[in-house]
This record gives sequence, C-alpha cells and structure tokens, in this order.
Amino acid sequence: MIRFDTVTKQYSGTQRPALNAITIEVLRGEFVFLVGASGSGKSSFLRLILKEEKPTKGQIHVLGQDLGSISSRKIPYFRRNLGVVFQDFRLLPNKTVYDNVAFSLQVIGKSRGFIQEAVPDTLKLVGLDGKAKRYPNELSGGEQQRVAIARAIVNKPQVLLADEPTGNLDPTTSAGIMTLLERINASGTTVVMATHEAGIVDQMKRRVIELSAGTIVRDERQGGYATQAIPTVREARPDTEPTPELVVEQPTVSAPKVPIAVMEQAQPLYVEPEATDDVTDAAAAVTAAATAAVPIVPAPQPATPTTGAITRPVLPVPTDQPEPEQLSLAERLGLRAPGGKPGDDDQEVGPTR
Ligand SMILES: Nc1ncnc2c1ncn2[C@@H]1O[C@H](COP(=O)(O)OP(=O)(O)OP(=O)(O)O)[C@@H](O)[C@H]1O
Repeated sequence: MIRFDTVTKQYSGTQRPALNAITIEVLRGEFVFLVGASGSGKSSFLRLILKEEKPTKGQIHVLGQDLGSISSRKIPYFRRNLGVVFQDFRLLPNKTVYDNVAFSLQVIGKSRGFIQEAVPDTLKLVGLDGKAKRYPNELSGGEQQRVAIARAIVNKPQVLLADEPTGNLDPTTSAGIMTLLERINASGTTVVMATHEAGIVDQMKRRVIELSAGTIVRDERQGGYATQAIPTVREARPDTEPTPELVVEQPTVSAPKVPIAVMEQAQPLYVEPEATDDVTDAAAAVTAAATAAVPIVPAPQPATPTTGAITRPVLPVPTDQPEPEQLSLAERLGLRAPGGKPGDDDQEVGPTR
C-alpha cells in the first residue's frame, strides 16, 4: 500500500537529511503511529507520501504506483485516494460546515446529487449532523477537526494521513477524535498518524514507527509511545553553545497530554452506526473489493530497536530544488491540478472504484 525503498530527503540548504535511507512498508488497513522528537522527520514522511515533496534518493510506491512516475498534472488525481488532516484544521472560514465538506467534492466535479447525499452521510458519520449550517468560528476545536476529517473522508479515500490531528485539542476531545479515526480505520481505510501524544499511542496499541533524526529506530506491532534510550539530536544553540555542531541529549519525558484513563473513559462522540449505515456499508464494500484485488503480503519483520549513538551521513545539498508554487487552496489540498479547472478530472490515476 505504502512502500519506501531507501528513501532519503534532504531539503535544499540543510546540513543533514530530514529522512535518511528509510525503508518501510505500510499494509492495507493498518493503523500506524509515527512518533519521534520534533524535527525527527514525521511531517516529511507524510509529505513524501502525498507527493508534496520529492525524495532526494530512493523510491516511493503508494497504492501500487511509483510516485516518481506520476506527472505534476496527474498528482491531484493520485491524491484523491488520500485524505489529509492537519493539526490546525485548515477549514475555509467563510464557508459553512456543509460547504467545507462539499467543496472537496465540487472541485473534483462530483454531481450535485452525489454531493447532496455524500455530505450529510459523512457529517453524520463524524457526529456533526445538525451543525451543517454553522461556520467554523461557531464550532469548538474538536468540532472543527471533525469537519476537517469529514472533508478528508467524504470521497472515501483508501489512505488517511493525519499530522498531529489532536495537537490543538484538550484530552477528552482528543480521545473522541481518536475513536472516530479508529472507526474510519475499522471501515478499511489505512491510517498513518504523526503524533506526540503518549497517552493515545499507549492506549491504542497499534503499530508504532519511531523516527529519530530521520532514521527509523523502532517499528513495533503493538507499540507504546515510550522510547528506548534513544538520544535526541538537536542543533546547538548559538547563544549558549558557540560551536555550531550538533549535540546529543537524552530525551525528556513529559507528562502525556491525553492520559490513558481519559482514553479509556472516552465516549465516542460520533453517532453509533446503525445496521443500515450506508456510508459504513459502502466503505466496507469498497475495501472488500479492493482487498480482494490485491493480495496482502506478509508483514515485514519489526526492526531491531537501535540504541547508542546515531550516525548522520552528510549528503550533498541538491541545487535543483524547484521554487514553491503559488497554489490555490484546492490545489494545495491536492483536489485540483495546478492551473486546472473544476470538472477537469477525466483522467484518473490509480485504482478506481
Ligand atoms: N521545507 C523545509 N526546508 C528545509 N528544512 C526543512 C523543511 N521542512 C522540514 N525541514 C527540516 O527537516 C527536518 C524534519 O522536519 P519535519 O517537519 O519532518 O519533522 P517532524 O518530526 O514532523 O517535526 P515536528 O514534530 O516538530 O512537526 C527538520 O530538521 C526540519 O527543520
């Protein structure tokens, strides 16, 4: 489903790679936590899956496609199979809840009839029916994140990428968001979530991939958040440490924002599915069909946890990085080709459903 083969990402003008020769595979239907200190490479990993960034070296396959062979024009079509949720929600402030979710279907040219069915179904799924006419500033943070999740899943993506989706939420609201993500995963969507929330990771006992300074140092099937004694790499502070070298420090263990007790007591805030829940049924049918077509390969063996010093090979800084493009919101969300128009979507890339 998602495969990295010795992938290195080094940003222009930086001294060391953000990701260093990463090899990893995420299987269909998995729920994976990406953990690691700030700057360890989690967001870079997600951006590479989205093809927002190109690897400096190595190959990435997502949904059976070699990302290196997808042209810029076809990236939006590829991204239709991926939903994305961010820490800061990224809702359109001047659109209602309904219109925020409908927007992601409008820009890919879905019919009015389709949108009128899909949006209410999805709002119900995330526990927001009855709030369709509200504007984002009339919602709580947790409700805004639910709108963002609804927008991400309304087109039934096969993969949901979440970059610290609970980072701006209180513990109880975070726990509710996690029950929602669990349910989305249970309907067949592969979920990859970057997080710093120890309580969530410890409670959910899902696969945990830990990055440290751009290297995978742990890959555990039912892991917790707590790290082995892995040194955390940070830049020397010029004010207190005149030498501009990297220094190694022991990790600091902070109290988890979402304690396990809160996770355990969290009531799902979404509406429980009924026997006739069309969205869940449709998602299950899509997943069953897709899974039947693609044989599941055996799970990779967990990597041996690494301890001790981290080596940081210094790679040449590439000089041919393109300038960031000026993109509209629809283009940034991967919903429309750069310069494309609504409905300009006749050529799909990747599995069609
Ligand atoms: N666009 C960029 N240009 C240059 N360097 C970058 C860029 N984006 C990220 N980096 C660097 O790459 C490294 C990894 O960053 P990344 O954002 O992937 O880490 P992260 O684990 O997601 O961090 P956080 O938990 O703080 O979000 C960091 O050293 C960061 O400074």
